Amino acid sequence: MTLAELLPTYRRSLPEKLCTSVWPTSAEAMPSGDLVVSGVSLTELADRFGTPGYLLDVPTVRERCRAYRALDAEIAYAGKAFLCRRMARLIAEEGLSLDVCSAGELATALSAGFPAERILLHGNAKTHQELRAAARAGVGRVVVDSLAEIDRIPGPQDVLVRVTPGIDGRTHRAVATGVEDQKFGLSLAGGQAAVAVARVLARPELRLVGLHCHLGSQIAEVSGYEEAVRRLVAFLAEIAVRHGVTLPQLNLGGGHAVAYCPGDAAFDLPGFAARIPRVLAYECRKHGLVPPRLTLEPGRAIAARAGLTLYRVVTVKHSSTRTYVAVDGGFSDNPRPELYGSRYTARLVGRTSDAQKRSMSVVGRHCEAGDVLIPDAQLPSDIRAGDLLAVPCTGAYHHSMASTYNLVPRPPVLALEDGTTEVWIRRETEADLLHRDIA
Ligand SMILES: Cc1ncc(COP(=O)(O)O)c(C=O)c1O
Ligand SMILES: N[C@@H](CCCC[NH3+])C(=O)O
Repeated sequence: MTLAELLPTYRRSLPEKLCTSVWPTSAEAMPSGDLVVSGVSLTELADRFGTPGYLLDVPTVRERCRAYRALDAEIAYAGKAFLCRRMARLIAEEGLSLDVCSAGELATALSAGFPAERILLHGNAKTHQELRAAARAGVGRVVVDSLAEIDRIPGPQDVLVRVTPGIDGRTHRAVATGVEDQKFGLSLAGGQAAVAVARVLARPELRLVGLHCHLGSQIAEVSGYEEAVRRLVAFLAEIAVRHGVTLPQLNLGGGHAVAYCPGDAAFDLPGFAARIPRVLAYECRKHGLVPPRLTLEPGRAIAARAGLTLYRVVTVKHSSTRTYVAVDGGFSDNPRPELYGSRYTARLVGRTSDAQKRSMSVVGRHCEAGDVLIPDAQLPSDIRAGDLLAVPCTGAYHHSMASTYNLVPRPPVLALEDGTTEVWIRRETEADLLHRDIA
């Protein structure tokens, strides 16, 4: 055999790196068809822990934290993307601050020993209990989201005012929060933001430290953030003139998009890092202000690509028009396709197949015809019950949005690092489900 003839066989005997825009950085496809993440075989992991399971590649989380920490800004991880005590500790270790939006997220962070002064409390409907819990804990900042809330925040407290800048981040309507006519923030154009600033300043126990805005989630373009800087710096200048105070912080929220499928547009972080400080410096110079310290609140961009979901195929059904590959999870572990029409890919794990790839629908196990995880997955035509499927990019807004619909218990979160697996959240059991149900 010539070298040229041997080369394809040789290549097939080597591990293949997977597309790092959607898979964890360390993910490798082995010649056997197994998938290895952080040195852990997913076939073995499925045998040991069962399916479905959420897997989290810890080195990818660290890598994403460090990419953000390299920016000249405070980085506050948005816990709503995925939070548990181990995640909170990892975020603390990586030197990030934390955005929490409920008493539950706050309690989780505090019980992990997350420093309270590095926590920001968000929420458009913070309850008295939540505000009191934040005050008791000594939370660093509360982000004011309504006029009524201002009188209810126990002092002393540092606060930011959340401004609705009237900017369309061009994302799904359900997660667009920079535009007018949605429930978050206080409108800049409508004057409510200015009223909020005056009210906060009128309460001496509150210290106004800055402005906040969050354009929405899964935003791919940097231009909306540039416009937000322009509008918010102009507002900072107005506040300086009207009230004689210079606010030291400008929080631009999160929302940075990730790719769910190869080829999807993701947020241009290097572009953001190059352009935003320049715009900020220019606008501040124009208005005669000292540039405030930036805070960013990425959630998805830290956790999404580190995660993947491992399912087992339960049945394969051929209709006259489609093949339905039904797995042992679905809507309850991933409602995003149904909520936002989100697209995913899937990969066969644990065996190789020379069968031709065909388009088929990967569906869940729930009693909803809309429980379709992937309407058009490209999978080998010999796919069968018992096969394992891995769906990448499920580290953010999957476990945190999981439900027990149909009383299907929630999957565990298994963290992978250096060839070892740690259970960060154990599998929910039927006993757990019955525990809350008073007979
Ligand atoms: C106030 C605030 N900050 C940060 C985030 C995090 O968003 P993402 O996960 O898209 O970065 C959200 C959620 O959209 C949010 O509401
Ligand atoms: N749940 C949304 C993101 C919401 C962001 C929260 N403010 C998603 O899965 O894309």
